[in-house]
Amino acid sequence: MTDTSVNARRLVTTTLPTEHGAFQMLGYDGADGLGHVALVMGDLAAGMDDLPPLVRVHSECLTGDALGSRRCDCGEQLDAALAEIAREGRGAVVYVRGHEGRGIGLLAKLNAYALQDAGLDTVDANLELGYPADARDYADAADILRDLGAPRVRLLSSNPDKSRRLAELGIEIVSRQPLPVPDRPENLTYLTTKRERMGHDTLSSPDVWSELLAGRMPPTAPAGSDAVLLDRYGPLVDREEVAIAQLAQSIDGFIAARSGDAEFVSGTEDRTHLHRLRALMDAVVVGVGTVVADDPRLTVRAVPGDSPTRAVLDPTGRSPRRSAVLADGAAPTLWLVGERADVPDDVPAHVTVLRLPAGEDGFAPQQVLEVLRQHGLRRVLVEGGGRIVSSFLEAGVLDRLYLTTAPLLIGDGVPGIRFAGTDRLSGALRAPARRFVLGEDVCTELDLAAARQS
Ligand SMILES: Nc1nc2c(ncn2[C@@H]2O[C@H](COP(=O)(O)OP(=O)(O)OP(=O)(O)O)[C@@H](O)[C@H]2O)c(=O)[nH]1
Ligand SMILES: [Zn+2]
Repeated sequence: MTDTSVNARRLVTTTLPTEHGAFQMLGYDGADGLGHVALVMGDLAAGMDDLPPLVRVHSECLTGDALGSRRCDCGEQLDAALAEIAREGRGAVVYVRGHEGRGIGLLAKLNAYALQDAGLDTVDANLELGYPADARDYADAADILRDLGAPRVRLLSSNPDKSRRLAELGIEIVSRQPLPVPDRPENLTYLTTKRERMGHDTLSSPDVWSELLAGRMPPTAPAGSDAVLLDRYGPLVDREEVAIAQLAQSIDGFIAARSGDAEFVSGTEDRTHLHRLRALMDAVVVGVGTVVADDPRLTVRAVPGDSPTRAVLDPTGRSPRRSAVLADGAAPTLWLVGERADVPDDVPAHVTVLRLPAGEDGFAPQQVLEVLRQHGLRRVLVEGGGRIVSSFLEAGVLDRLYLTTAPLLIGDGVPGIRFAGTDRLSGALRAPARRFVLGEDVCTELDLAAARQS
């Protein structure tokens, strides 16, 4: 145990580039002669009115931090803390050496692990070995925070005792928030014991998908599959107006065989991805060819979320009256037909007929988007088929294209993306790209808006 009157002194300042960006790294001596480290981003000692910085006081854990152990959640918490701080652009991790094994040391912790292998919980194992349940001393950490100009902090921790102890040492804990780290099957007993016997909070991580559906970015950095959702769909959130397209085609560029058979070009993960895109948009656009060939419902079924309004581009009004979009009422349908198209007067209540001028190639994409905007539909997914997606692409009105390629060669059939193109590759459409592996398929996301800007 350390004496709280001992000061940890700053001895060295350098930098540490990390996966989460570059941090200033400060080295401190400590009461036990062990060095501590502070990783700092931004100006912690900003003006009085400013929000106090996010701070993680992290207890050394060789097994979790360095070896990737799943017995505890230390490594993931450290990573999540750096990510959270990088996201705000301001904050610090104080990495406290000498805290190994809640202050009992590495070998004692391993002995405690051995007792836990035999059935004791993490608290009783310490007690059995003659140690307190928690032997950590936070005096050095408090000294370091004062030295950093951060006597007031927003603490990243699930441990109310850590917060109390720092407060006793003069650090003002303005708020305390748990880090979003998932429970693992291997550490569930450990986490449950911490919650039941050591008063740690149960993390109620925000439901990232609900947040995205509501048009919000989650307040804290999620982990695991939630992080994937945020990474993949975050760019679509918080945009009042956005036009995207998606298409699934064989690796040789066809969306269906010669007969029009398009059943299952891509797999279930791509279908889920498509339903997520639908759920995030106000309207989904398809051409009449797709309605005739596939009779899609265009609703959201694979994930939670509301179905978008369905917009059918049908210059001659040839959509079958019994097609799902015209008959099923599962979502509103805008039936966009040419000025002289022959459509019945008695359409079902969920269908609105809109007439607009059509050229030889059908409706102009800009005009379609304008009509949708007039109906309050500003977030639009163009879903098929190949000709419609290609025409929107060629018109330069798409912000993003999600093109999924499935490992299948059709040889000949209904083409996917096709447009006039250029004679030389230098004129080809290039855009910043990301790739998502969706089961056997690969989805390539092209940021067309970024390509237009550059
Ligand atoms: N003695 C002992 N120490 C452990 C055990 N598992 C993890 N530790 C140590 O516990 C420390 C981390 O403490 P935790 O209780 O997991 O978390 P915390 O720091 O109190 O709380 P958070 O701020 O929410 O992370 C690290 O130093 C680990 O080495 C264990 O089973 N026995
Ligand atoms: Zn640990």
